[in-house]
Amino acid sequence: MKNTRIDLRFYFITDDGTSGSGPLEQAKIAIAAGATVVQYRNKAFSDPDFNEAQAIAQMCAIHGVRFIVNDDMILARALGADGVHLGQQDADPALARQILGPGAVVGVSAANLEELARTDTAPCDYLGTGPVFATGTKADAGEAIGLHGLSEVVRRSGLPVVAIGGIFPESVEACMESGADGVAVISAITRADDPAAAAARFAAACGTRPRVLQTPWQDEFLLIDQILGQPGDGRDPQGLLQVGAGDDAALLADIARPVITTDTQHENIHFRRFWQSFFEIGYKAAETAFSDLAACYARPLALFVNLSLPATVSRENVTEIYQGIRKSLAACGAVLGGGNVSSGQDLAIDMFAVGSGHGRIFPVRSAARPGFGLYVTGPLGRARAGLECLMQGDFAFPGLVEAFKYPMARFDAAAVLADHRVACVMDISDGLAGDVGHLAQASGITAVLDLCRAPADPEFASFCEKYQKPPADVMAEGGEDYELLFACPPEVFAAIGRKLPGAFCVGTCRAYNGESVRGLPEAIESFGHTA
Ligand SMILES: Cc1ncc(COP(=O)(O)OP(=O)(O)O)c(N)n1
Ligand SMILES: Cc1nc(C(=O)O)sc1CCOP(=O)(O)O
Ligand SMILES: [Mg+2]
Repeated sequence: MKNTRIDLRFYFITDDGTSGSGPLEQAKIAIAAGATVVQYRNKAFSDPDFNEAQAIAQMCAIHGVRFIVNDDMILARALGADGVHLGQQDADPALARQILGPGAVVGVSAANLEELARTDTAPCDYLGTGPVFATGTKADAGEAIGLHGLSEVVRRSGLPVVAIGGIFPESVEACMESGADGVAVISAITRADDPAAAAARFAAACGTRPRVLQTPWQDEFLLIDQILGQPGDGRDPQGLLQVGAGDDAALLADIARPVITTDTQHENIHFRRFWQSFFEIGYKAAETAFSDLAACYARPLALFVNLSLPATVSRENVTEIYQGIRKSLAACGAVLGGGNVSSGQDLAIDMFAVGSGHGRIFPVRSAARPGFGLYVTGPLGRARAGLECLMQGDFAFPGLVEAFKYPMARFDAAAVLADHRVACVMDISDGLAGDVGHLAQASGITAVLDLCRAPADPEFASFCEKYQKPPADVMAEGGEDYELLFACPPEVFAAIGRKLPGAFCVGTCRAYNGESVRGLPEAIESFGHTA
């Protein structure tokens, strides 16, 4: 079944040749004004444009506007577009119909009766005919066919026709009177002094109505209220949230020794959508915040989440982020206490985690003493290696990628350390090389690293061999393992090691000798998040 009833009246096409606003902004203006169709036309499309094209698709979907991709039916399919527009030089409409299916919109260009005669219009839903008037937007457009040429094609085609080329609001009426079902426009909007005003004039001429623009997540507040969890709904077994989501602030039950930590995760600094799903992004963000609580021996109780959402993030994406957060919450028994959503340039997740401190001990970085050993609770470098695999598109080391995507706050290890009264602990988020420096400086000691005693890890070892990286370098430099670094007397570690088989010694603490850290592999830089 073909789409016989597409509202073609106000057919906006994005402009890839203007120094003005980009295609997403252009599409928003057209949608707000009352466009019935948006065509994504980008002659220089490359991978980085995908997110923006997807955002246009989402904006169209939210507002009930048809979204058509020019030229490329594979991109149309990948974007979940309503259809594709094909010219005489583009793919066969029958193939597009086969690939996109019976419900898709397939448009085809035919400038005149000759082109119409050699076009297989059977699989098509509409014709684009032009240039009706002279246009400077398409360099290879033919001679203007005028209103007479337009009406000839209309009479012969049997399909709905969109007039295109050099159309201004003033020419809409004449095009419609010549039999067009709609007008397609680029520059009269995108290159106008006031594009929104120009788009409004088109809408008036085409008889369409303006819209109040929604962001993809606008109705997300309702969703967030639902997933935050209300008292008594079974997701707050400890009854922490006396007043939870839905009010201006949360009222928490009394917390013994409250411990608070905050953390922020920014797109393209801490995560990339190209490498991680929204679920994985949400999960890891929450674990990152909880890792700080683990390092303080605090029992996790609640997480508050603020999301900054660009237009390229949809409602479904937000749901996935929260599903990931929920996985982390379930793992440690904490509840989602509340949060906020606002629009922003980039996707960012701000977290505020609340825990209850250990009854007797609050570990700090400043408690290492000369003679203590330096230890970690588990393997180092695996997350960094996993990140490298993602960057290289290397699927040979799934365990390492897993380590990068699914770190676990080490509450289990923290409980053992607390039992043994270890007073000097921190989590390793930025890499051992950097983090041990913080610990050494806070304690006024020199940390002497020795990474030769790390337990064997076959997957990590074969990664290092493949990429010709010294394992000690990756271990020292690599961040985001979220293991705990701690300092204690060696005899204390002897008892701890039996309960934490993955823990091992990474160095010793000496009296300060002018350097905070010694024994670092050469040319190591901490894996920082500020670049
Ligand atoms: C609605 C509509 N009509 C015609 C065209 C032109 O398509 P084509 O001839 O393939 O030229 P390009 O736009 O690909 O340069 C169109 N895009 N949309
Ligand atoms: C993309 C396109 N196709 C045409 C055709 O004649 O098939 S004319 C054209 C450019 C339309 O841009 P403007 O509204 O700025 O004139
Ligand atoms: Mg084309």
